[in-house]
Amino acid sequence: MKTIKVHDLTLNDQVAKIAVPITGGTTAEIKEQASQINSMAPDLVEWRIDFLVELQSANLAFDLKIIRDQLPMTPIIATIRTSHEGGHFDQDDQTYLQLIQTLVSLPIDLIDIEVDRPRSIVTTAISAAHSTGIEVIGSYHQFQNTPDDHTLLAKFNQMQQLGCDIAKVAVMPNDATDTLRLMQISNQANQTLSIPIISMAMGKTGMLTRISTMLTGSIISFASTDQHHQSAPGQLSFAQLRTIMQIIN
Ligand SMILES: O=C1C[C@@](O)(C(=O)O)C[C@@H](O)[C@@H]1O
Repeated sequence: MKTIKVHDLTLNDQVAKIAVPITGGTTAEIKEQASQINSMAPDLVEWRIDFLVELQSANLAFDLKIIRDQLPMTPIIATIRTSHEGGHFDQDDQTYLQLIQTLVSLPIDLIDIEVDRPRSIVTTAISAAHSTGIEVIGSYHQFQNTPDDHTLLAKFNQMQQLGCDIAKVAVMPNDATDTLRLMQISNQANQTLSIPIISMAMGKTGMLTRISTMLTGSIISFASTDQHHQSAPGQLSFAQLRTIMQIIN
């Protein structure tokens, strides 16, 4: 069994843990969502920094403290999703790197780093995270389609070669075959890589991949607080996913 420990939480490829994104655009919204998530008690939270409406002037340390106050024991993943990969951040590579460097100096547990940026940016970001003891989730999002099998497998491998601690691939399926391919390649990547993986096919056609983690080996499945706060298409709500996971596991 492949495992990775983040503080008291053990992630493994047998039973996926559930992460709930915080998508608040303002400090007040973050506080409200964090308090709502506190009552749900998910395994992890993901703070989607790119949802902040005034990211330039945001006080990240202050906002993070608000999350920590509500969720003192819950591991926090920090994510800056760029517009190219389906998020809202559309600034340059240097600004991306500076933000990552700021985030890894704060009390987060894991950081999402998009590997399709220039290599020097990616490797500097990974080193910065590791120098402060933060685990890196290498991340690749394709919102238009599902690349061919070879490309998908190469993405997983690239993340391992870069020194990421977890390799994550998210795609948009155009049909059932794409979803099944993503599952098959995820399973293969999980068998062949030494690091754990996370994968999902987004949208309705891919929804099953959020549940079939014991087949794919994906160690985390993302679920929204409710249908109005999805951080990607096709997410189930936390209550729905937890119920299904409890039944099938
Ligand atoms: O990478 C992921 C997965 C995700 O895109 C999803 O499809 O659930 C949601 C994002 O918030 C997260 O960063």
